[in-house]
Amino acid sequence: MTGYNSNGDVATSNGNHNNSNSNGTNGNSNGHSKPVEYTAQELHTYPYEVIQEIADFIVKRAGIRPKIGIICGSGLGSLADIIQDAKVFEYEKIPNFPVSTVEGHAGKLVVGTLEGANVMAMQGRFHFYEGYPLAKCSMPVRVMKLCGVEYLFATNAAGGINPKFNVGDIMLMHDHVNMLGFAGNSPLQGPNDPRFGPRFPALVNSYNRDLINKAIEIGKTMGIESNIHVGVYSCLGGPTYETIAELKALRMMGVDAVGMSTVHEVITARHCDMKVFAFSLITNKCPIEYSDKKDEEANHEEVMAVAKNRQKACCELVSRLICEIQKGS
Ligand SMILES: O=P(O)(O)O[C@@H]1C[C@H](O)[C@@H](CO)O1
Ligand code: HPA
Repeated sequence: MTGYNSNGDVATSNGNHNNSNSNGTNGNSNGHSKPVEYTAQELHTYPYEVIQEIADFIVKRAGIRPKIGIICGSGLGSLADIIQDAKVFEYEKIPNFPVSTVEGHAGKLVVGTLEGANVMAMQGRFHFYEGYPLAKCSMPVRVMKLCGVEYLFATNAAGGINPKFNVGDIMLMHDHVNMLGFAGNSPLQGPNDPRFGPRFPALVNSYNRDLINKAIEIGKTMGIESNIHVGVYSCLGGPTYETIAELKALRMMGVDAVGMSTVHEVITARHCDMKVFAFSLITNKCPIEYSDKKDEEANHEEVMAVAKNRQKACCELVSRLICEIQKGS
């Protein structure tokens, strides 16, 4: 019999997670081999039932089903502070949830209302460089889906590679280059559960055009149209910031902003048919020429300081876009 233990692992009834024989083939006495059973952890994946349990835990305690899910980027946790009637769940108190380890990511899930919409926001996301497999990094997106979320708003802090971008600008993502995917890594690796989505999801048109256009219009009414761009984001594994040669290569590939997150969340959201809106707050300009200037080196303190300075504009953009979604529903 197969079940799940409290860590979300698939466990066999004798508690033995690895039932392969000494050859590692799991062969039986008549020479036929059965597939080896792996734990969910070994597969870097969470079974549907475990995700459902987490979603039920949240919905039951929050008393509402959120329609919009927000992921707060580095230093952008205040996006969750504007939620009304908030119920706050610390990640460590949510069964089977990972914990945040990065400064600027508080590790709280906030459920409540914003502009009349039921929302849930992650104040703290999970990054590949924290040691979590991508499926674990983006597992909360599936939790959002099973809570009832239809729209994912993903935000991040990023370095501007496009020379026209300035610190404090907002880049609305209209596409991405999945560098971790180029290296053979995906949050969808492992067996596919069709209850979430298809084995081979298409990713063209991943970023909802209508929401991008609405955000551009909102930017105009906020008087920040010259600080709003539409562009391509790329996620590298981190935690190192990029070398000049890497930045040059990314620019040649058409990348406008670089970070260490979001792409795997978007892939997971599109796999389960969520509408996606995502933006990067440009927290630093990436140098693409060699220089000795120390002030051109990215650092996390600067990233968070810029995010803090621009949180008001980011909050307004998000609230007003949610307001637009509400008008249409
Ligand atoms: O979570 P995000 O992508 O906003 O965080 C960025 C990428 C790294 O985690 C960190 C580097 O300063 O900020
Ligand atoms: N590179 C990668 N990730 C980042 C950067 C950067 O320059 N700025 C903020 N997050």
